[in-house]
Amino acid sequence: MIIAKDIALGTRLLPLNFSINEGEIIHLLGPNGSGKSTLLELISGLTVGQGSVELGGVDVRNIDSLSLARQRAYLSQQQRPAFAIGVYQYLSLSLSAISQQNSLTVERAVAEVCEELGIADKLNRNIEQLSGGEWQRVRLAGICLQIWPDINPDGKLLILDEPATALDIAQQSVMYKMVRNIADKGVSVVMSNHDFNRTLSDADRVILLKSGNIVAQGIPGDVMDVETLEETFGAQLRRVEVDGQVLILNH
Ligand SMILES: Nc1ncnc2c1ncn2[C@@H]1O[C@H](COP(=O)(O)OP(=O)(O)OP(=O)(O)O)[C@@H](O)[C@H]1O
Repeated sequence: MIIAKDIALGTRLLPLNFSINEGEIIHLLGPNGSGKSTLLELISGLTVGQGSVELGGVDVRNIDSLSLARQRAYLSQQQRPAFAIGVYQYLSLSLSAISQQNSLTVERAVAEVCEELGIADKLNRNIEQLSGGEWQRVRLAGICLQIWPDINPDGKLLILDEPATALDIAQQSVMYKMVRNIADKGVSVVMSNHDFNRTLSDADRVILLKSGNIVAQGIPGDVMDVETLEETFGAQLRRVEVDGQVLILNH
Protein backbone atom coordinates (compact mmCIF):
# COMPACT_ATOMS: atom_id res chain seq x y z
CA MET A 1 0.00 0.00 0.00
CA ILE A 2 1.13 3.56 -0.73
CA ILE A 3 0.16 6.25 1.77
CA ALA A 4 0.58 9.99 1.16
CA LYS A 5 0.22 12.09 4.30
CA ASP A 6 -0.11 15.87 4.06
CA ILE A 7 2.08 16.04 0.96
CA ALA A 8 2.52 19.56 -0.34
CA LEU A 9 4.93 21.69 -2.33
CA GLY A 10 4.76 25.45 -1.75
CA THR A 11 1.86 26.99 -3.68
CA ARG A 12 2.04 24.31 -6.42
CA LEU A 13 0.33 21.67 -4.27
CA LEU A 14 -1.58 22.21 -1.03
CA PRO A 15 -1.56 19.48 1.66
CA LEU A 16 -3.17 16.28 0.33
CA ASN A 17 -3.89 12.88 1.85
CA PHE A 18 -4.66 9.65 0.02
CA SER A 19 -3.65 6.02 -0.26
CA ILE A 20 -3.32 3.53 -3.12
CA ASN A 21 -4.07 -0.16 -2.61
CA GLU A 22 -2.15 -3.05 -4.12
CA GLY A 23 -3.21 -3.60 -7.74
CA GLU A 24 -5.33 -0.45 -7.81
CA ILE A 25 -5.32 2.02 -10.73
CA ILE A 26 -5.75 5.68 -9.79
CA HIS A 27 -6.15 8.43 -12.36
CA LEU A 28 -5.34 12.07 -11.61
CA LEU A 29 -7.62 14.39 -13.55
CA GLY A 30 -7.43 18.17 -13.56
CA PRO A 31 -6.87 21.17 -15.79
CA ASN A 32 -3.42 22.28 -16.94
CA GLY A 33 -1.39 23.53 -13.99
CA SER A 34 -3.65 21.87 -11.37
CA GLY A 35 -0.73 19.98 -9.79
CA LYS A 36 -0.87 16.48 -11.34
CA SER A 37 2.82 16.32 -12.34
CA THR A 38 3.86 17.90 -9.04
CA LEU A 39 1.91 15.25 -7.13
CA LEU A 40 3.46 12.44 -9.20
CA GLU A 41 6.98 13.85 -8.70
CA LEU A 42 6.42 13.93 -4.94
CA ILE A 43 5.13 10.34 -4.90
CA SER A 44 8.17 9.24 -6.91
CA GLY A 45 10.48 10.58 -4.20
CA LEU A 46 12.46 12.56 -6.81
CA THR A 47 11.13 15.87 -5.50
CA VAL A 48 11.11 16.49 -1.79
CA GLY A 49 8.26 18.52 -0.36
CA GLN A 50 6.32 18.66 2.87
CA GLY A 51 4.56 15.64 4.41
CA SER A 52 5.48 12.02 3.71
CA VAL A 53 4.98 9.26 1.17
CA GLU A 54 5.15 5.69 2.47
CA LEU A 55 5.92 2.80 0.19
CA GLY A 56 5.36 -0.57 1.87
CA GLY A 57 5.32 1.17 5.27
CA VAL A 58 8.63 3.04 4.78
CA ASP A 59 9.02 6.76 4.06
CA VAL A 60 10.50 7.10 0.54
CA ARG A 61 13.07 9.54 1.95
CA ASN A 62 14.50 6.64 3.95
CA ILE A 63 14.75 4.25 1.00
CA ASP A 64 18.11 4.20 -0.82
CA SER A 65 18.01 4.97 -4.55
CA LEU A 66 18.72 1.38 -5.71
CA SER A 67 15.96 -0.03 -3.54
CA LEU A 68 13.60 2.76 -4.65
CA ALA A 69 14.37 1.94 -8.30
CA ARG A 70 13.37 -1.66 -7.60
CA GLN A 71 10.12 -0.69 -5.91
CA ARG A 72 8.73 2.09 -8.05
CA ALA A 73 9.05 3.22 -11.66
CA TYR A 74 8.28 6.77 -12.78
CA LEU A 75 7.55 7.87 -16.34
CA SER A 76 7.84 11.65 -16.56
CA GLN A 77 6.12 13.67 -19.28
CA GLN A 78 7.55 12.95 -22.69
CA GLN A 79 11.18 13.90 -23.21
CA ARG A 80 13.29 13.27 -26.26
CA PRO A 81 16.52 11.45 -25.42
CA ALA A 82 19.68 13.50 -25.12
CA PHE A 83 21.79 10.62 -26.44
CA ALA A 84 21.74 8.04 -29.22
CA ILE A 85 21.33 4.40 -28.16
CA GLY A 86 19.72 1.24 -29.52
CA VAL A 87 16.21 0.33 -28.30
CA TYR A 88 17.41 -2.95 -26.78
CA GLN A 89 20.27 -1.17 -24.95
CA TYR A 90 17.80 1.46 -23.71
CA LEU A 91 15.54 -1.28 -22.29
CA SER A 92 18.59 -2.93 -20.68
CA LEU A 93 19.14 0.28 -18.68
CA SER A 94 15.68 -0.21 -17.16
CA LEU A 95 16.68 -3.70 -16.06
CA SER A 96 19.92 -2.60 -14.44
CA ALA A 97 18.45 -2.24 -10.92
CA ILE A 98 16.86 -5.68 -10.97
CA SER A 99 18.66 -8.40 -9.03
CA GLN A 100 17.04 -11.27 -11.01
CA GLN A 101 19.90 -12.95 -12.85
CA ASN A 102 17.99 -15.64 -14.75
CA SER A 103 18.52 -14.38 -18.28
CA LEU A 104 15.86 -16.65 -19.79
CA THR A 105 13.16 -15.22 -17.49
CA VAL A 106 14.36 -11.68 -18.24
CA GLU A 107 14.36 -12.33 -21.99
CA ARG A 108 10.85 -13.76 -21.75
CA ALA A 109 9.63 -10.66 -19.88
CA VAL A 110 11.28 -8.31 -22.41
CA ALA A 111 9.69 -10.25 -25.27
CA GLU A 112 6.25 -10.23 -23.61
CA VAL A 113 6.27 -6.49 -22.86
CA CYS A 114 7.67 -5.55 -26.29
CA GLU A 115 5.16 -7.80 -28.04
CA GLU A 116 2.25 -6.32 -26.08
CA LEU A 117 3.38 -2.75 -26.82
CA GLY A 118 4.07 -3.55 -30.49
CA ILE A 119 7.77 -2.66 -30.46
CA ALA A 120 9.25 -6.14 -30.87
CA ASP A 121 10.35 -5.24 -34.41
CA LYS A 122 12.09 -2.04 -33.22
CA LEU A 123 14.65 -3.58 -30.85
CA ASN A 124 17.58 -3.10 -33.25
CA ARG A 125 16.68 0.51 -34.13
CA ASN A 126 18.39 3.52 -32.69
CA ILE A 127 16.03 5.53 -30.47
CA GLU A 128 16.69 8.60 -32.65
CA GLN A 129 15.04 6.75 -35.55
CA LEU A 130 11.64 6.31 -33.83
CA SER A 131 8.45 8.30 -34.32
CA GLY A 132 7.05 10.16 -31.30
CA GLY A 133 4.51 7.39 -30.58
CA GLU A 134 7.08 4.61 -31.03
CA TRP A 135 9.46 6.37 -28.64
CA GLN A 136 6.67 6.73 -26.07
CA ARG A 137 5.96 2.98 -26.32
CA VAL A 138 9.66 2.20 -25.85
CA ARG A 139 9.67 4.43 -22.73
CA LEU A 140 6.56 2.61 -21.46
CA ALA A 141 8.20 -0.77 -22.08
CA GLY A 142 11.28 0.29 -20.12
CA ILE A 143 9.29 1.63 -17.20
CA CYS A 144 7.08 -1.48 -17.02
CA LEU A 145 10.11 -3.80 -17.17
CA GLN A 146 11.75 -1.96 -14.29
CA ILE A 147 9.04 -3.24 -11.92
CA TRP A 148 7.65 -6.19 -13.92
CA PRO A 149 6.62 -8.63 -11.15
CA ASP A 150 7.79 -11.76 -13.04
CA ILE A 151 11.40 -10.54 -12.89
CA ASN A 152 11.27 -8.06 -10.00
CA PRO A 153 9.30 -9.24 -6.94
CA ASP A 154 10.03 -5.88 -5.23
CA GLY A 155 7.99 -3.92 -7.84
CA LYS A 156 5.13 -2.12 -6.08
CA LEU A 157 4.27 1.14 -7.79
CA LEU A 158 4.00 2.44 -11.35
CA ILE A 159 3.80 6.24 -11.76
CA LEU A 160 2.87 7.52 -15.21
CA ASP A 161 2.65 11.17 -16.20
CA GLU A 162 0.32 11.48 -19.21
CA PRO A 163 1.33 8.13 -20.71
CA ALA A 164 -1.15 8.50 -23.61
CA THR A 165 0.86 11.45 -25.01
CA ALA A 166 1.77 10.91 -28.70
CA LEU A 167 -0.11 7.59 -28.91
CA ASP A 168 -2.73 7.06 -31.61
CA ILE A 169 -6.14 5.73 -30.60
CA ALA A 170 -5.20 2.07 -31.13
CA GLN A 171 -1.94 2.46 -29.21
CA GLN A 172 -3.79 4.20 -26.39
CA SER A 173 -5.94 1.06 -26.04
CA VAL A 174 -2.79 -1.05 -25.94
CA MET A 175 -1.33 1.20 -23.22
CA TYR A 176 -4.47 1.04 -21.03
CA LYS A 177 -4.52 -2.75 -21.44
CA MET A 178 -0.86 -2.93 -20.41
CA VAL A 179 -1.58 -0.80 -17.33
CA ARG A 180 -4.41 -3.17 -16.31
CA ASN A 181 -2.17 -6.16 -16.97
CA ILE A 182 0.55 -4.89 -14.61
CA ALA A 183 -2.05 -3.88 -11.97
CA ASP A 184 -3.50 -7.41 -12.15
CA LYS A 185 -0.03 -8.65 -11.20
CA GLY A 186 -0.33 -6.65 -7.95
CA VAL A 187 1.40 -3.37 -8.88
CA SER A 188 -0.37 -0.15 -7.81
CA VAL A 189 -0.67 2.43 -10.58
CA VAL A 190 -1.09 6.18 -10.35
CA MET A 191 -1.26 8.17 -13.57
CA SER A 192 -2.29 11.58 -14.85
CA ASN A 193 -4.79 11.68 -17.65
CA HIS A 194 -6.77 14.11 -19.79
CA ASP A 195 -9.37 11.69 -21.19
CA PHE A 196 -12.54 11.68 -19.04
CA ASN A 197 -13.98 8.65 -20.80
CA ARG A 198 -10.87 6.54 -20.32
CA THR A 199 -10.91 7.44 -16.64
CA LEU A 200 -14.57 6.38 -16.47
CA SER A 201 -13.81 3.05 -18.10
CA ASP A 202 -10.26 2.25 -16.94
CA ALA A 203 -9.63 3.74 -13.50
CA ASP A 204 -10.55 2.06 -10.21
CA ARG A 205 -10.44 5.44 -8.50
CA VAL A 206 -10.00 9.04 -9.59
CA ILE A 207 -8.52 12.06 -7.84
CA LEU A 208 -9.83 15.32 -9.24
CA LEU A 209 -7.42 18.25 -8.79
CA LYS A 210 -7.85 21.98 -9.20
CA SER A 211 -5.30 24.67 -8.23
CA GLY A 212 -3.30 22.20 -6.13
CA ASN A 213 -6.33 20.97 -4.15
CA ILE A 214 -8.29 17.73 -4.24
CA VAL A 215 -11.79 18.64 -5.46
CA ALA A 216 -13.10 15.09 -5.14
CA GLN A 217 -11.85 11.51 -5.04
CA GLY A 218 -13.60 8.18 -5.38
CA ILE A 219 -15.02 5.75 -7.93
CA PRO A 220 -15.07 7.54 -11.32
CA GLY A 221 -18.77 6.89 -11.97
CA ASP A 222 -19.66 8.39 -8.57
CA VAL A 223 -17.35 11.41 -8.60
CA MET A 224 -17.30 12.53 -12.24
CA ASP A 225 -20.67 14.18 -12.57
CA VAL A 226 -21.02 16.90 -15.19
CA GLU A 227 -21.46 19.70 -12.64
CA THR A 228 -18.24 18.85 -10.76
CA LEU A 229 -16.26 18.46 -13.98
CA GLU A 230 -17.60 21.72 -15.44
CA GLU A 231 -16.72 23.55 -12.24
CA THR A 232 -13.22 21.97 -12.16
CA PHE A 233 -12.35 22.50 -15.81
CA GLY A 234 -14.32 25.66 -16.58
CA ALA A 235 -15.72 23.92 -19.68
CA GLN A 236 -19.23 23.14 -20.87
CA LEU A 237 -19.82 19.42 -20.87
CA ARG A 238 -22.64 16.96 -21.34
CA ARG A 239 -23.27 13.37 -20.34
CA VAL A 240 -24.59 10.87 -22.88
CA GLU A 241 -25.16 7.14 -22.83
CA VAL A 242 -24.17 4.96 -25.77
CA ASP A 243 -24.99 1.25 -25.61
CA GLY A 244 -25.35 1.54 -21.83
CA GLN A 245 -21.95 3.24 -21.44
CA VAL A 246 -21.72 6.75 -19.96
CA LEU A 247 -19.66 9.26 -21.96
CA ILE A 248 -18.71 12.83 -21.09
CA LEU A 249 -18.56 15.08 -24.14
CA ASN A 250 -17.38 18.64 -24.65
CA HIS A 251 -20.02 21.03 -26.05
N1 LIG B 1 9.55 23.85 -11.72
C1 LIG B 1 8.53 24.62 -11.32
N2 LIG B 1 8.75 25.67 -10.51
C2 LIG B 1 7.73 26.44 -10.06
N3 LIG B 1 6.43 26.23 -10.40
C3 LIG B 1 6.19 25.21 -11.22
C4 LIG B 1 7.20 24.34 -11.72
N4 LIG B 1 6.64 23.39 -12.49
C5 LIG B 1 5.33 23.65 -12.49
N5 LIG B 1 5.06 24.74 -11.72
C6 LIG B 1 3.74 25.31 -11.42
O1 LIG B 1 3.10 24.41 -10.52
C7 LIG B 1 1.71 24.32 -10.82
C8 LIG B 1 1.35 22.86 -11.05
O2 LIG B 1 2.03 22.41 -12.23
P1 LIG B 1 1.97 20.91 -12.70
O3 LIG B 1 3.00 20.72 -13.77
O4 LIG B 1 2.04 20.03 -11.52
O5 LIG B 1 0.50 20.84 -13.33
P2 LIG B 1 -0.22 19.71 -14.19
O6 LIG B 1 -1.56 19.50 -13.58
O7 LIG B 1 0.66 18.53 -14.33
O8 LIG B 1 -0.39 20.45 -15.58
P3 LIG B 1 -0.45 19.89 -17.12
O9 LIG B 1 -1.79 19.26 -17.31
O10 LIG B 1 -0.32 21.16 -17.90
O11 LIG B 1 0.72 18.96 -17.32
C9 LIG B 1 1.46 25.22 -12.02
O12 LIG B 1 0.96 26.44 -11.54
C10 LIG B 1 2.82 25.40 -12.63
O13 LIG B 1 2.93 26.65 -13.27
